[in-house]
Amino acid sequence: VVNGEDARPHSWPWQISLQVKHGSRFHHTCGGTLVAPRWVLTAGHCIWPGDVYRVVLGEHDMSLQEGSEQIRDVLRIVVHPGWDIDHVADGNDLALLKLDKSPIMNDGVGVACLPAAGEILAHGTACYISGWGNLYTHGPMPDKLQQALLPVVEHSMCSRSDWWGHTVKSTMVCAGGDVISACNGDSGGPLNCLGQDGRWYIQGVTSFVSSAVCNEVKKPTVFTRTSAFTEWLNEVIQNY
Ligand SMILES: CC(C)[C@H](NC(=O)C(F)(F)F)C(=O)N[C@@H](C)C(=O)Nc1ccc(C(F)(F)F)cc1
Repeated sequence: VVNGEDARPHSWPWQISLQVKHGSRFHHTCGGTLVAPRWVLTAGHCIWPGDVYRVVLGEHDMSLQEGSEQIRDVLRIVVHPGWDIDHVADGNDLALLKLDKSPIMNDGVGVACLPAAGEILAHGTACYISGWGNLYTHGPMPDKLQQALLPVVEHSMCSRSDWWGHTVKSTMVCAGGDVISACNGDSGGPLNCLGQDGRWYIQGVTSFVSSAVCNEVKKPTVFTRTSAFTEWLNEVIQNY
């Protein structure tokens, strides 16, 4: 996250670190969200065939063993059938990971809510992005989980020719557009938006930013709009 701040520890208890095995060590590669006791939602572009992953829950400071961390293996990976790394602009940038067993739910680990099918957020709705992605383009990863307030940018503005134009689809949601943005390593993480009922809803899964600089003005962070995939999400979580 570029121009964010340290999150209060465990204030986003559904935020996970997706870690990939290189040699004998695992390292953070993407964010993700616990959306059911045994299911993590992340981005399709985080998954590379043949790689071995694990999920760390209850994480805050990556440089410390804080005692709240819970590690789970990934039993199964279901990438959205419409995802194609060579066609990022087509969207469908989603993957569901089934954990070997449910984590212990406590103050540091919990599930987030998914929105109702078709829910569209009004322009300017205040949401938060969270993640351990780079602090700036080609910059370092933070130790502590970062967060930032990112206002939703309605599709009509986000698809203006000097904004994202036709690259952004209606199955995506834009947020930001000024100097605050996601950056590499935030991929797959949540766009956290407070609902009328006082619960946090995951309205987006971090998908892409400008290929020039992470926080390019008029290139808001683009998220996969979860309310456009309700049927697929429910089908996988209930049947796989
Ligand atoms: C998509 C991921 C590789 C990567 N995502 C992120 O960094 C994320 F955190 F925002 F999710 C990204 O946006 N990287 C930049 C460097 C990039 O490649 N952006 C990009 C933007 C638009 C398109 C297009 F136009 F094809 F959709 C393709 C790539």
